[in-house]
Amino acid sequence: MTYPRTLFEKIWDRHVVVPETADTPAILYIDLHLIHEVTTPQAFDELRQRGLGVARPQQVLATLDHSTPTLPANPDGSHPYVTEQAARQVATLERNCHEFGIELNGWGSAHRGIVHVIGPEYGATQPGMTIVCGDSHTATHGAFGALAFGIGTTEVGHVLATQCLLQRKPKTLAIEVDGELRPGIGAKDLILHIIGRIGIGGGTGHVIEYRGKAIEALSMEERMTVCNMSIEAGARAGLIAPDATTYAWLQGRPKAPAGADWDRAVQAWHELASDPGARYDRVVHIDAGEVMPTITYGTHPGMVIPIGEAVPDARDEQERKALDYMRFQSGQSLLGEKVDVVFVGSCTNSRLSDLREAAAVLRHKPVATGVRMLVVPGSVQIKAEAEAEGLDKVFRQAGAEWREAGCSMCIGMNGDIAGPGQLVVSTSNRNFEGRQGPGVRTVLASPRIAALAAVHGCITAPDDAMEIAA
Ligand SMILES: CC(C)[C@H](C(=O)O)[C@@H](O)C(=O)O
Ligand code: SF4
Repeated sequence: MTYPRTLFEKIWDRHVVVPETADTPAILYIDLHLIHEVTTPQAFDELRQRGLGVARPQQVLATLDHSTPTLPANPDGSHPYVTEQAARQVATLERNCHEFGIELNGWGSAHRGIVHVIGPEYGATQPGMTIVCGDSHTATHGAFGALAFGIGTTEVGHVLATQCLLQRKPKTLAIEVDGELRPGIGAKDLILHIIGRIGIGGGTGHVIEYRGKAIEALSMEERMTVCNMSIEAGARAGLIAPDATTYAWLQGRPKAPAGADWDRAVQAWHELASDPGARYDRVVHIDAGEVMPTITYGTHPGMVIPIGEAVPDARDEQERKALDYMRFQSGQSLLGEKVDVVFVGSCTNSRLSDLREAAAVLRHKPVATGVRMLVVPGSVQIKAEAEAEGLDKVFRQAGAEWREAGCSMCIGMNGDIAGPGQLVVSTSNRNFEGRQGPGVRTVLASPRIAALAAVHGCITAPDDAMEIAA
């Protein structure tokens, strides 16, 4: 039977080993399993206890990112872990990868970095694949037209042992972004705007396919920023159909197919795009022209406003609490709000283009007195590329800290945190209470808005945004 299918259905159909029934989820074959130090120790212990091996070690790729300090190594070569637990997690993954024959991009590797940054960069992430990782931002890989799910530690064990995952078939949600983004408006503004529109539960139970002219016009880095935050809208995954932009970005990367294999692969990838007439369970239209520079004002990524607009009224008790925590009031503007810390990094915005965007602002002005700015490349490779074009100097000369690759201040588990009550403008994806340290108040924004906050010492709108609003 042939009928028009969506990108999601095509990947799903190709990977179903046993279809789902009313009582049992489907068994889905997994092409690539990415692992990091936080969500794997128990999974490997379980394997050992049950005398199981890793089914396809060559389809597992490991990195160190969450617990790794971003300060340079000590003179004796050891790393300045912030807690014993962090050191233990890293040592455990090193041991487990060694024991089970898994490639670890650990300390000293040119391919180490945030798991969702290195998969694509290494060419391991490819269109049409099923990809899992014990990490909620796995949807990032959907930017390549891969079906990428975040999974729990128990499932990490299942996939290690069987290379398969039990999964209920999700529904599909098409987000059609029509028209063109205004000049100066980026992928981060777009995804924050989308989450603001559909809400943090708007994608629940669905795989989102981002479509439309404005999506096709995005670079791969920007597509990753968009797909990365799919989970913040509650979605199981986010997808964008692969196209010429995707192929150009992937070609020549270490793990990408080469020679005749490359040509065959591209031909197959070309078939993946949703067929004309394919049906989605839901469709949402977004007008790209309406997207303004967007920031969060609350404690979840759905509480967003265009940067120049006033904080809206709290709609419920939870939002009232969020405003209290953030020390913001309905009706106030966030422009001019004093900023203590600025963080540029995370799997949302730590790629070379993000660093360039921030550096472009800092080239003209130093970081304001009293503001601490941390710039953390997503991978060792990005760090090297940024240094090759002198971005590290721009940041350092402006007074920012230039760090080693890792998750850093996106999540307060590696030593990079802010102080209680401090206001952080962060390019990461989560602004939950205490996420960046106890009592820390987080405003999510694009690299450009973050850098502007750093140089002005307060939340500042770009000139062009004010012109648009006028
Ligand atoms: C530590 C990990 C389990 C967690 C996740 O799943 O997302 C982290 O990456 C995060 O961003 O909160
Ligand atoms: S950068 Fe942040 S969101 Fe991304 S994987 Fe690391 S902790 Fe999670």
